[in-house]
Amino acid sequence: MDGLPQRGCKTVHRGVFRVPQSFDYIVVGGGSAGCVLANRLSADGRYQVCLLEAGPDDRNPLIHMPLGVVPLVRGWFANWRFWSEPQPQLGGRRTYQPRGKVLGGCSSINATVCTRGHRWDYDHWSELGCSGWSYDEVLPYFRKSENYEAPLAERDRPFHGQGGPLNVTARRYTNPVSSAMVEAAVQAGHVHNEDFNGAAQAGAGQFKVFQKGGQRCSNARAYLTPEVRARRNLHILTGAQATRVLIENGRAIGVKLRRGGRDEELRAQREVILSAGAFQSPQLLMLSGIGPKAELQKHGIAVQQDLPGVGENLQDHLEVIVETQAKSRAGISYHPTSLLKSIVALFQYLFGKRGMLTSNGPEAGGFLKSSPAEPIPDLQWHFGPFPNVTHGFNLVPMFLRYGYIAYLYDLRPLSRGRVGLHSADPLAPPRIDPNYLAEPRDVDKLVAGVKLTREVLKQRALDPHRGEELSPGPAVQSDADIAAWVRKAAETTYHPVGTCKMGVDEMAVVDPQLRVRGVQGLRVVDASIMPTLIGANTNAPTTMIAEKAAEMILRS
Ligand SMILES: Cc1cc2nc3c(=O)[nH]c(=O)nc-3n(C[C@H](O)[C@H](O)[C@H](O)COP(=O)(O)OP(=O)(O)OC[C@H]3O[C@@H](n4cnc5c(N)ncnc54)[C@H](O)[C@@H]3O)c2cc1C
Repeated sequence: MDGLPQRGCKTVHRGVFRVPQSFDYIVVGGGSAGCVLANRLSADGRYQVCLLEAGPDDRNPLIHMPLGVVPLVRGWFANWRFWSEPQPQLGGRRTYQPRGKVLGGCSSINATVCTRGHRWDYDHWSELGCSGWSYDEVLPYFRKSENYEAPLAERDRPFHGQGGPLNVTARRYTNPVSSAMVEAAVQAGHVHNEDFNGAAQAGAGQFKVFQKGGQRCSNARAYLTPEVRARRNLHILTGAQATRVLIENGRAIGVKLRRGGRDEELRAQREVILSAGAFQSPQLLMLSGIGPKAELQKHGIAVQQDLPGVGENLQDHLEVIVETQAKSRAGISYHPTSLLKSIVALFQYLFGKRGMLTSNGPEAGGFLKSSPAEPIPDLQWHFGPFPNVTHGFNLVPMFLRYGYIAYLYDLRPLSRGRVGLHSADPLAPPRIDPNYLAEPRDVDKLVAGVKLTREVLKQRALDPHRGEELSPGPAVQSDADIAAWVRKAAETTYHPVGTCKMGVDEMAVVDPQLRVRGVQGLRVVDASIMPTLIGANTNAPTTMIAEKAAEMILRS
């Protein structure tokens, strides 16, 4: 192997550099989890660690500018741009499934909202048999990952960390429409919440974000600092797509990969760790002969380990967007009347990392109950001070008008989908079938949520901004009509999990130490191991999982 110099790998910093063929640990996927592992496993210098990332280094300036999220989601670059199978309960629509293809993975293209979920979510994992994963047991890892910069109330202090790699802060910029939406939620009877990750989750407020100095703080920025990248025992290969885990006598011994159009093999003396995300970790397991026997045989893949749970148990947050036209010009828009504001914003960002371009998009939001009988919040809002741009695919509304949107999603849907293979070709996309809204109760939650959202949007705090409701629109009022609209309009909130679930039952893919069942020297560490979807955004929980896993790996 000649270790051709690649943009973003250590060769850039070190001149001529040959990639060793053998490491202690090979981490596949330099996303949210993979960046944490690369840092922690290489920290004390004892082990040779290789991080493989299919995408490029995170050099594009749009990645670092928080409002760059709009083009990033649409995915002109740094994005796998997957599509789901047609969804029967969504009128046969295929849904767009963006995933980061760049160092930092989805943390380099996400909306930087930092929420963790409810205590109940982790206690529930523990009740399912995942010992070591109760809230009290995972809290230290949330804290370890975090450098919390925002002011803290005394009661929230025990929940936060200072000095960790991942910067969590209040934004430098908040649009007045986002503030008005929070005020409207309070007028509708929701409590104001300054810290969704503190003592209480319920209520509405401004999100804290993964940002530092007005720029995105992705997991790559946080965990792969220049000092970390310079470690002699850490080898970061970008543009390197793993195509198979090499298995010998029931043990993972390395990885086959495609880099620069060529196939290579790398050996792992201790472990191979898959951190390729909720769609591609199960795909890679199946390509390696680990998965449901029938699925493997269908594609002519030799079975190494029959594990029926691989790819199953796919869960995702499905959102609908209640959109209102704004009569004020306070929101974020590309309308000609906002030209001057946009030019000022560009200068503010370029010369001070301040202003509108440091907005993360969904600036505010909250957690609410679909009915007072619910013991904990079961719905989440994101509030955005701009028109609906449908994953960035339809920017026209941004040029035509001002508007504001309330995204709403069910935190713990009952529907379960699956990830499978289209073919045995490792470069083909995985077959993604989220099976959204298969459970009628999931539709009911969204219908209840739309009604609660409308209650908020009619409050007086929004009087200066409120124009016509554009979607679902004033004609959609009955539960049946709202349900029909939900099926027409719902889209992913980008939180797929569960496809390599941790557990102790026959459908578990990994045990509570995240070791793949029946194969030695192989773990999965990423969002795919969540047995159930947590009630919040998924980046902080994935980071926590990787922090905890790193400790387990180093102790084993
Ligand atoms: C558009 C968008 C917005 C989001 N907004 C938020 C938000 O605001 N807040 C929040 O908390 N969460 C958000 N999320 C979700 C959150 O970012 C993800 O849940 C989290 O990043 C998942 O981390 P991961 O490590 O499991 O996977 P990823 O971060 O996806 O990492 C997987 C990595 O593996 C690489 N890879 C895949 N296959 C291979 C292979 N065969 N060989 C080598 N490399 C491979 C990928 O390129 C990728 O870099 C958002 C996600 C998206 C897509």
